Amino acid sequence: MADVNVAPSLLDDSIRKSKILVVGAGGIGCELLKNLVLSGFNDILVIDLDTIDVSNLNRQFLFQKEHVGKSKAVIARESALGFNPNVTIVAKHDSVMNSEYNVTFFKQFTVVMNALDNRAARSHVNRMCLAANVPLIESGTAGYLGQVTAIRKGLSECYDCNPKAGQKSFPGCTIRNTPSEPIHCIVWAKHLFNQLFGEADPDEDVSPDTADPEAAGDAGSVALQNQASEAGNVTRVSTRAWAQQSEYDPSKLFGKFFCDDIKYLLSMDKLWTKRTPPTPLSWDNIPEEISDQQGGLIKDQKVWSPAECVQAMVSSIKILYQRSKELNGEESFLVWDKDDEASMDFVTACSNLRSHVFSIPKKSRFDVKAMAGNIIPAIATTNAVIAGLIVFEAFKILEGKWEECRHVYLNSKPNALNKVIAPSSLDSANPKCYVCSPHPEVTVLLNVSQMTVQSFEDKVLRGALHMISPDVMVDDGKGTVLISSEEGETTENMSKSLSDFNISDGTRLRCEDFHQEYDLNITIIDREHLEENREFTVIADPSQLQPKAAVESSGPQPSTSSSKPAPSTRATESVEIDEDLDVIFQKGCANDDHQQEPSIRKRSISGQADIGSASKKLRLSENDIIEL
Ligand SMILES: Nc1ncnc2c1ncn2[C@@H]1O[C@H](COP(=O)(O)OP(=O)(O)OP(=O)(O)O)[C@@H](O)[C@H]1O
Ligand SMILES: [Zn+2]
Repeated sequence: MADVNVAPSLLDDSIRKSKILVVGAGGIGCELLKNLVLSGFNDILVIDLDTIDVSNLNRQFLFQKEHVGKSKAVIARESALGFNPNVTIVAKHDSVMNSEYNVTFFKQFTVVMNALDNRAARSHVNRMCLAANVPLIESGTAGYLGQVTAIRKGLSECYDCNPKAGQKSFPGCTIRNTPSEPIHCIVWAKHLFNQLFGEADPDEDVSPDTADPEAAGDAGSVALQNQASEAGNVTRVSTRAWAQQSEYDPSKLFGKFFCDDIKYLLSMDKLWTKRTPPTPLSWDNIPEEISDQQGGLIKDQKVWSPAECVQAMVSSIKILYQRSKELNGEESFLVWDKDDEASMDFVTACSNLRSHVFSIPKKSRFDVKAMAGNIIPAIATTNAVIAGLIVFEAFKILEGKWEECRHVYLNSKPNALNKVIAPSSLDSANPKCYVCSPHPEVTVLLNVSQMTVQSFEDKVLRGALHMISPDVMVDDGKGTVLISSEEGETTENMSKSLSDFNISDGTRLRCEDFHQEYDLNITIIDREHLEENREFTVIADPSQLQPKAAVESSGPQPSTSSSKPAPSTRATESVEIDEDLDVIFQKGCANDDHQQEPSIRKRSISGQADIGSASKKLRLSENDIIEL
């Protein structure tokens, strides 16, 4: 194919001389690589850890059917060379987080372009680019929404300047006692799958919760006197063992989950003073109501009647029970998979039966799959627009026109200026950013006698703070080493709790990540209980810290008011970040679903009215992502 050069001629030279790192050769990465090659860039390194899956072929057009199973980076390189064989593209089938890609490696590039799908890798590349002082263009898409932004040390905010919201999660008692939306029932059905066939997690109990603060007082005594209480108590011990006793007899399972447990819930009468009480179902009298408007719909689009749900429940239990009996020693449980027919049938059937019991609208199998699998479709055109915008930002950087760089949003509907592509001037760095400020600090709330050193490393340092190989010293004047990145040096510390190292309320820890060239001071705040039963909370800006009493008084109860994430970076043991959805989008657009949210307008450098970002950004996950 002919070499097509769309860049302004003055740029030609700097484009030719530039060396570009493309991180990720997926949806955005493939489009980007093609754009770069066709724009005259001729020295590119592309890195991706993954191999090509058949599901990538509909939009990652550098890949064909015969490439399935092969390295994305290698094939992306080969296909992109087809556009222009005269360019140099180096392909690495590897994770960008591996230690060989150190700061020296990053320093060789003129611009780094992220085309990633997860926060850990984004956050890591952000740190590497800050340490190497190389400009980074960050991007993301989710369905029709997308964003591109330029990041440069000292000149803009970094990827971590604005803490990201975790996924939406639901209080346990809503799931177990008082569901009010289809998603509550879907989450419950997934938990039920795990209790019966998967890796049982006590936090995913599906039985009525007598500790529900709303029912406090009489819940235990009244409910326990109830005829249904026996089943409730027995099965609380081990739902799976109980199910095995009856060889997963569907009528027994049905009787417990859709009749006995519901009667038990009804006995917690305080729960129903302001809510519609649930109606237990009877195995011998299952409603057959069929909606009359489902004529032309295919199976997955139809909303099943309760009787159809029972049929699907019976047949899926049979298959899943058989499978679980065939498990060998190593795999002792089944793993729920949205693409597995029996698993999906089970969750569709059980969630809809529960919805029926609680008078909640039922959902089609298709909808349940999307909600249970956290699926937002990847859209080829969104990726293409975003990849084009990345190259435009690169042109500005190469021309040295940093002040013209923008945070660009792709919206699903036109904004007040009738545009779907909306640029916003770059914000300056957050002076309290726990990554790019001169003296990064965070406060971590946790229970020092319960948190082990291992959990602290895995969940707090690596999980929430995205460190790669942390070294941690207790600031106790003795230089106690809590965690060493040298293998084996602190192994014996791992099973101990933080309090075993005299870490208490107010203790400071000095953390260092040699690989990321990142130093961080952590102040520990000892809290017996954290809101929403979190195992820990990371607060990036200590001025946001609530007084001890305020947090503790909220105890293990669900929080209603303080679930807003900013400005703290909150993480819980159970946060399962949907990696594809790391997108910030603009609020306050005309015709936008979020129009009711206040938007503050400001003038950008170019004189165009646009919407300020930091306080007006809404993580997509706040609204649309569900924690399962
Ligand atoms: N640490 C990492 N190092 C290198 N590449 C990474 C890393 N983390 C993620 N990636 C790559 O980033 C790409 C992101 O692309 P995309 O969002 O299209 O995901 P996908 O896996 O191709 O598609 P989908 O998730 O929708 O099936 C993926 O190819 C993924 O392998
Ligand atoms: Zn920052």
